[in-house]
Amino acid sequence: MIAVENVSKSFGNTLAVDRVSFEVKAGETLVLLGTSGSGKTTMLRMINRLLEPTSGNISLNHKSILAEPPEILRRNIGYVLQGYGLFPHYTVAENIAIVPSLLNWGKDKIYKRVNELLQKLRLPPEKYADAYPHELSGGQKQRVGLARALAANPPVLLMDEPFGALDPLTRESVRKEFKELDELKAKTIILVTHDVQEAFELGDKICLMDKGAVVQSGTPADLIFHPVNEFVKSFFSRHELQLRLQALRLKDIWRDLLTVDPSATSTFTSNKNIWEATEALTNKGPIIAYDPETGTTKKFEYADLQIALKQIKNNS
Ligand SMILES: Nc1ncnc2c1ncn2[C@@H]1O[C@H](COP(=O)(O)OP(=O)(O)OP(=O)(O)O)[C@@H](O)[C@H]1O
Repeated sequence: MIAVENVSKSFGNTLAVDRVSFEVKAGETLVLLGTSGSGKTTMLRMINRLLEPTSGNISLNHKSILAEPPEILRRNIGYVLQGYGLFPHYTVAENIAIVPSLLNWGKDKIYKRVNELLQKLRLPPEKYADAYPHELSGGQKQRVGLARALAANPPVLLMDEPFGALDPLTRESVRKEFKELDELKAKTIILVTHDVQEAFELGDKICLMDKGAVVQSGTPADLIFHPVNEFVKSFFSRHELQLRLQALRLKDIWRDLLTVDPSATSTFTSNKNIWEATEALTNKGPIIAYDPETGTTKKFEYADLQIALKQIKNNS
């Protein structure tokens, strides 16, 4: 668990971070969202002590991050830098092996781990292990950056605009892969982005920042359905309908869906949001979904979109 309490950071006369507080529970993803210059990167860099706060406290699992030297702290915190940050003269395998080497892992263990990660990230080792960063596409470099951060299996991951350097199409597909990646499912993640869509797709919680301070934090649904002020409202207004469909899950309209034979195979769970369900519906036809809590299986089709829209109207 990460707790940030009343943290501020000044650079000379610039107050970059202004009394920020938030908590991220183990296994959760928190997104720091905001316009350029709102203090997101500065906040993130204080968590692994690349910067020291001017005031306030940060703790990891109830222990102040000042309790041990930064090098020890960083063993538990993977960091994915803005714009990949790969070493150009290191091969892909060498880039991924940096932290395990620092930790004095044996050669065999490093080799095994690097290969395992390359495979998981769809970069066949025989083709990519010995390649250099300049030989890779943006999406591939992004995956190597992620593999490097994951190499020593840290429980916490900090990600600074991890998809920022990718074109919109690659960005969307890499983001989808990212969401499905097993290695990330149990991690506690803080992700910085200025992309509203990304925040809604990836965040369990979102902290919306402006001028160094948190304007509102909560679940995507809290922010979209209960904005605390005009700033929050206008920040999301351009994407309103899509965000609202993303903030609503199949289980929120579960009662109104048609029950089907539980023997029907389903790859969808009731946790999927309505936007994803509608996307799948468009590509593959009616969706069969399963709710682990009640053990029921239901069907989602176009007509049910009306139920979702009605629910959204009721929530507003
Ligand atoms: N090392 C530094 N020295 C002086 N000012 C800094 C420094 N780092 C950041 N700042 C200032 O602090 C403020 C917050 O910057 P920060 O990079 O944290 O914002 P951000 O929300 O991450 O923006 P972006 O999305 O553009 O990266 C800005 O006004 C920036 O100019």
